[in-house]
Amino acid sequence: MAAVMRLVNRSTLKPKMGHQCLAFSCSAAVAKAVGGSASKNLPERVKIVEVGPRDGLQNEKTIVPAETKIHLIDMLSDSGLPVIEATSFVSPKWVPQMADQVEVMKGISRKPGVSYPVLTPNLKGFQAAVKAGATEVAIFGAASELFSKKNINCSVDESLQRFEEVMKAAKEANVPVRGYVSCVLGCPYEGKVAPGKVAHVAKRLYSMGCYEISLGDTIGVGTPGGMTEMLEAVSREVPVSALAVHCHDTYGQALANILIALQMGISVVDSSVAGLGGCPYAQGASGNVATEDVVYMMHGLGIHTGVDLSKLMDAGAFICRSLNRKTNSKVAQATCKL
Ligand SMILES: CC(C)(COP(=O)([O-])OP(=O)([O-])OC[C@H]1O[C@@H](n2cnc3c(N)ncnc32)[C@H](O)[C@@H]1OP(=O)([O-])[O-])[C@@H](O)C(=O)NCCC(=O)NCCSC(=O)C[C@@](C)(O)CC(=O)[O-]
Repeated sequence: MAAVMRLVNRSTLKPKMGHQCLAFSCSAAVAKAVGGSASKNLPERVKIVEVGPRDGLQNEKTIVPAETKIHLIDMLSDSGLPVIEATSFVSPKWVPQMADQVEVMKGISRKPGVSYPVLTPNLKGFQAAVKAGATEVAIFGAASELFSKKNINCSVDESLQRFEEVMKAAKEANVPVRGYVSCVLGCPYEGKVAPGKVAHVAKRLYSMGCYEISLGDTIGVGTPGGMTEMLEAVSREVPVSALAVHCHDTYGQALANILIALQMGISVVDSSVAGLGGCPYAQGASGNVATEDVVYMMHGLGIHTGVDLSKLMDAGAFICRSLNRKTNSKVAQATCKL
């Protein structure tokens, strides 16, 4: 009750404190206010995969300096996040914002126990990533033909052949590979995507050796019913313990969809600090679900994440100031009026 009163009375803190200090105080109050009892059907611990430095920034039109990206990644690792997707080794003609990938990989302060995967669409990207010091990579396919063509300039089948080459090289180099499937709940070009197609691509990625398959609602159109149906289909082909969800929040459904995933036994959730993000080749895609909001919900459910919400919110405030934009995180908006 005392914690709730502190939250209710947070406005009394305002006159005394500067922006940074207020961010710390508000989030500390929130962290105490959310405690609740976890349902027996939910995991005790959830791994959050922070995709902000890659998915969050890749669609920014103005080039963000490498030093800003490096500082953001270091702040995120300091908040206790276990996985931070750092950049991508894609063509600079396709995604100019990621052209500084080598500088970013060389500049970050790697924290023991934290992994910093990078996207690699093909062998060329994989080789460049390993040369730059990447120790984990992700390949990214789609359940939709048209999206695959727009995003990586090949059909779904061709992409899977390319990924086989990456997997072979990764196995030789002992580099773990994560696999993405995009458009699992809808495609900007094809509309509804059949759950069976998602299951097919997820199974192929898993069979070729991806240790985890992240299911992307790329344009954030999914609702809990569709999420349930899709996860039922995929979990018939891939063990739930190897699945992750990657929800964009275009229609405000992301947290509800994530809760469904947790109830179905999934314990890996992708998110982006301050809710930044969107794929440049997915028309209408908006931000990923905000990491702050995911952490708030998990902690409220009594689920352990290892993330310090105060420090995470400082990272969100930093990147929003750097980009001169408002946060998309409801938690940050509610507590700090960023
Ligand atoms: C896949 C390609 C490269 C094919 O692009 P392409 O044009 O078909 O490639 P290409 O093999 O014909 O080569 C063309 C040029 O690109 C170069 N090239 C070729 N590969 C690389 C590479 N790895 N790194 C750097 N350069 C590369 C290559 O050397 C050549 O250079 P040139 O001779 O013209 O000077 C291109 O389509 C591409 O880079 N696409 C990336 C698009 C992207 O990054 N999208 C966003 C990530 S996906 C996403 O956000 C969804 C996700 C993961 O978050 C989940 C979800 O939300 O659903």
